[in-house]
Amino acid sequence: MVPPLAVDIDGTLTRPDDSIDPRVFDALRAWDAPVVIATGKSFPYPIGLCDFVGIPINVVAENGGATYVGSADAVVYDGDPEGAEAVGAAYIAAGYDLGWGSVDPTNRWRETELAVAREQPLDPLVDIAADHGMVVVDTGYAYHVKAPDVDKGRGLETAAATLDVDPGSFVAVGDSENDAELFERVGHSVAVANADETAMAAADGVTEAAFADGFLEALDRFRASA
Ligand SMILES: O=C(O)COP(=O)(O)O
Ligand SMILES: [Mg+2]
Repeated sequence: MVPPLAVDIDGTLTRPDDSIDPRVFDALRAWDAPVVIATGKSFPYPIGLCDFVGIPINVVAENGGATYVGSADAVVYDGDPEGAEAVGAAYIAAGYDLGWGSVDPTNRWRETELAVAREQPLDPLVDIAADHGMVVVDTGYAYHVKAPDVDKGRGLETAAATLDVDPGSFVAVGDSENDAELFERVGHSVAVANADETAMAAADGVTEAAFADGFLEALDRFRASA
């Protein structure tokens, strides 16, 4: 029996050009245990992924701020939407921009935190976030302004409780500092070779291969030790 799997999206299921590696679709679909997609992205992305892959919708979105296990038909919120909104407003009032254009598909459906493009100045964002009791996490794909105690590890606990599975029985694969708490919460964690220092330090192991190649390598390892 393979273990339940928690997996990040960006940097883990993707190729270096940010596209999803199509081989992961069948690999996720074939995984013979619960799969939880744990991501910094807002709901439409992981829910769309589960839907199109054809697996049950088990999603930790917004770095743990919003969790949805489809079979339970309930969303659990664990973020600070007012704090995120206040930080965004103050950042813009100080003359900065979130960096996503006027439609802003990155934050449009985001409910509990705020994402800022990495081309935007980080220092004022960190200062403004601290003024509001919030922290900034750099995923390598965006700066996320979130409540300090909300993370993918807590999100996984929520999802696992709903699935009636011990979070410690999960294995996890990820690539960046927003995966560190997830790595600490599961039984065995693997960082892909392109992972940042924080993720590498928190992980139990690191793959030889990078990006989606690393994810597929991690699945082979989990299968071999199952
Ligand atoms: O949205 C991001 O910034 C990163 O997303 P991820 O957690 O799936 O890597
Ligand atoms: Mg990632």
